[in-house]
Amino acid sequence: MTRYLEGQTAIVTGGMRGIGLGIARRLHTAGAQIAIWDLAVDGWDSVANGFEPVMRQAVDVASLASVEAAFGEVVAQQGRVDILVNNAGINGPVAPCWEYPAAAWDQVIAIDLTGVFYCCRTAIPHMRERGYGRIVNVASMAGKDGVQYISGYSAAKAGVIAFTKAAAKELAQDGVLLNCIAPAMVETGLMAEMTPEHIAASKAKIPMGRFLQVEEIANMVTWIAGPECSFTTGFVFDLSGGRATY
Ligand SMILES: NC(=O)C1=CN([C@@H]2O[C@H](COP(=O)(O)OP(=O)(O)OC[C@H]3O[C@@H](n4cnc5c(N)ncnc54)[C@H](O)[C@@H]3O)[C@@H](O)[C@H]2O)C=CC1
Ligand SMILES: CC(C)c1ccc(C(=O)O)c(O)c1O
Repeated sequence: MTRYLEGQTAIVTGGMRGIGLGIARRLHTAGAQIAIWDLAVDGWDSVANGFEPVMRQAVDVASLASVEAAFGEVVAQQGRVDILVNNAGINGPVAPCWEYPAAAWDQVIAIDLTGVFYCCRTAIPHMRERGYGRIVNVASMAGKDGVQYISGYSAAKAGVIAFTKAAAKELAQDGVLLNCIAPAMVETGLMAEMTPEHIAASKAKIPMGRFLQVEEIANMVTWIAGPECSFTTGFVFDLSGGRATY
């Protein structure tokens, strides 16, 4: 898979840290030019992060205007967008649904679900025009199973899965493939927001008995985001250590 994505341009949302950074680094190793989108993009350390993106843009994926402006800048500079990885996301509160703050619910849906829609809505016309595109949406096992006390997050990720399936059917004859991934829990900044009990319960559900590594996600995404993924669209790729059985 070396230089598998040579000459391509990829946008990775939420790419400043965690899973997004790992995906961006791996896509770059495969030859892609990377545009990092995140809320704040200062303090990039190309030595620590292992590469230099061609663009770093302050973008709020929950704002359609912000997404459209940033996408226009990428097309203006790079002339093309081949890959969009919708990774930006937040957990929201850990609380029973009857105590879940309504404003937090709205924020989780706005970033984790509507943000994916905004980025896809913006990128798809460009990809259709070129007759090529690969979109990878980062969902979660929580979107398949429903995880207690993170109902807003679970609902948003289930929405990402359903949106991906619907949009993939609409685009199936246009050369634009949309898939999503459903990782189980990974050791990143998001996990640090969970309670120790929640983390232990999540690990106990994984037959392999360990947490997923960012590199394992990045390797899978790199294949899905490239031309060798040619007859799979609207699919949910699990990264669950044996937990997912459907
Ligand atoms: N960490 C985990 O165990 C799992 C994470 N995921 C998903 O993977 C994705 C990445 O998660 P992590 O790397 O763990 O999180 P993280 O918190 O380490 O990184 C998320 C990144 O998204 C950015 N972001 C947040 N809101 C944004 C917005 N409105 N616009 C643009 N950027 C924004 C943050 O600034 C941050 O750089 C998320 O969608 C998350 O739901 C899925 C399954 C498991
Ligand atoms: C870190 C996020 C909120 C999270 C937490 C727990 C699970 C799980 O138990 O499956 C997830 O899939 C997550 O994405």
